[in-house]
Amino acid sequence: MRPARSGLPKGWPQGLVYITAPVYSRLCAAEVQKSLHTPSAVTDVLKVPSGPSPLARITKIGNPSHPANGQSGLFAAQHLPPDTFIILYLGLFHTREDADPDSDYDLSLDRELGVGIDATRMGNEARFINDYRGVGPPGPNAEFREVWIDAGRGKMERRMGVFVLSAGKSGKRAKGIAKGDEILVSYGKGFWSERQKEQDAATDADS
Ligand SMILES: C[S@@+](CC[C@H](N)C(=O)[O-])C[C@H]1O[C@@H](n2cnc3c(N)ncnc32)[C@H](O)[C@@H]1O
Repeated sequence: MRPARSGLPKGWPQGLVYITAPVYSRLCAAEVQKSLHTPSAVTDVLKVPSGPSPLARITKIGNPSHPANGQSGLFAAQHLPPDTFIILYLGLFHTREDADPDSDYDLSLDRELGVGIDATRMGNEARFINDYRGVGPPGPNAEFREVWIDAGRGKMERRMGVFVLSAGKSGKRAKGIAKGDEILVSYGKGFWSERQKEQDAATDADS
């Protein structure tokens, strides 16, 4: 897929900031940033092209049986073999202190440091990746993996990347993700139990 001429990916909503590198919150101090730039033992360093990804496209979901009908999702723009790096998850890098507890786009990068990546107001195509539950396939076809990237001038930076799942020992996922299929991860049970608690609290408040 060719990116839109504006430099934004096709389907990017107006009013949302598209970023190609992390933005650090005021509380995400230099000390925290330093630990995100200092690898202890690095095996692989990814060189990631900046700008809209040719591998995936944002698509509006118009399917009443999809649990995120009316919202958007991220779909494969070409066949993606197992373990393919798809895209980085970008957003506002923040700490525990300035986390937004109501965010639906917050991904943890480092639990010990308390650093998360919130793509509510700014991010890239990865913010549109839905959870597999209720969509149809029996499980996810992609996952988040921590990566180190080559940030240029000899600098390495720690990020979160989205990868196609491995083929598996029995090879049951050897096909990877077919062109046109939705890229689906698991947000984890914690995300959905938190959501359930919020809904229960709202119902209790209404009654
Ligand atoms: C990170 S966003 C995913 C992109 C979102 N669909 C959009 O268009 O902005 C997470 C939100 O998507 C929706 N979502 C994602 N996967 C879902 C699923 N399996 N079932 C129901 N809602 C889902 C929920 O509203 C969730 O809070």
